[in-house]
Amino acid sequence: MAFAPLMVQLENRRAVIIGGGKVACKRARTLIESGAQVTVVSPHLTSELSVMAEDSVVAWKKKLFQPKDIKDAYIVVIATNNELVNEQVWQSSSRVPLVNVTGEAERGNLQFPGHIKRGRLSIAVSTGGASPKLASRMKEELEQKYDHTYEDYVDFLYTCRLYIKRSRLSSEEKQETLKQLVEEDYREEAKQHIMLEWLKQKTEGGDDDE
Ligand SMILES: C[C@@]1(CC(=O)O)c2cc3[nH]c(cc4nc(cc5[nH]c(cc(n2)[C@H]1CCC(=O)O)[C@@](C)(CC(=O)O)[C@@H]5CCC(=O)O)C(CC(=O)O)=C4CCC(=O)O)c(CCC(=O)O)c3CC(=O)O
Ligand SMILES: NC(=O)C1=CN([C@@H]2O[C@H](COP(=O)(O)OP(=O)(O)OC[C@H]3O[C@@H](n4cnc5c(N)ncnc54)[C@H](O)[C@@H]3O)[C@@H](O)[C@H]2O)C=CC1
Repeated sequence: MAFAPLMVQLENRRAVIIGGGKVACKRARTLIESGAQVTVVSPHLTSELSVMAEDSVVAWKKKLFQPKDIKDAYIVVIATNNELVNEQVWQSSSRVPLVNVTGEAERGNLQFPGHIKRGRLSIAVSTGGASPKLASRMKEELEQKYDHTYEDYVDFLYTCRLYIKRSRLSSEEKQETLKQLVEEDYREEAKQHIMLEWLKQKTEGGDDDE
């Protein structure tokens, strides 16, 4: 089965994770970062999930799975270590829009790729089930190449793009400036400052509008 690489809006969507182990914990982190409302159903939690539950970052139902737990869920993550339970959750999930079957990912319609996030920048890696270990190694390589300096740099590019869209530059000049922003090294703060001042001048309502 083929999977599409998509970005999905999950703000305030109800996500229910069945199981409270290592995999559940990784999924919880990703879903929380995306603004979903996460509930974990499991008699036990990893220590990291326990802290999240104590801090009310996730809701914890300390119990074994029952079908009513996934009523109204937008996402279900099936992540217990018991195959029979995982099968029962799957059978109960037919009306849930997005289902991740962590033990047998091809069965569900949602997969979580290996990913890194640098502010607005997201990079995801999937090998389509060939080798999670290769995905993991590639993720580590990408972490080195796209280090934390990209957070500010990508924010800067975002601000520039908003100015450029609103600016009085011709469409050719807009394209040229967008290209220049990625071709030259604008990770230096001083260089960013000069560009932003120039863009402000070129933008209606900017500080130095002529
Ligand atoms: C579909 C997907 C996600 C999903 O949607 O569930 C998935 C699925 C499965 N993984 C399995 C096993 C392992 N996964 C890892 C590790 C990682 N797995 C990750 C991603 C993905 N794994 C997604 C796309 C992957 C792709 O297609 O490339 C990483 C990259 C990112 C992350 O998980 O955040 C993370 C790196 C950790 C990090 O860098 O932090 C290890 C290695 C280890 O832990 O050392 C093993 C054991 C070795 C092995 O089995 O190879 C199994 C069999 C389970 C079983 O046997 O019961 C399935 C199910 C199946 O294959 O059907
Ligand atoms: N997709 C991926 O990247 C990977 C998936 N897996 C798969 O993920 C699943 C979980 O693996 P781990 O997190 O390592 O297991 P784990 O052993 O760390 O955690 C299992 C959790 O399930 C809970 N649980 C057991 N029975 C339950 C029930 N009836 N109702 C609710 N919760 C219940 C346990 O309390 C525990 O918290 C396995 O099926 C494994 O094959 C494993 C490695 C990677």
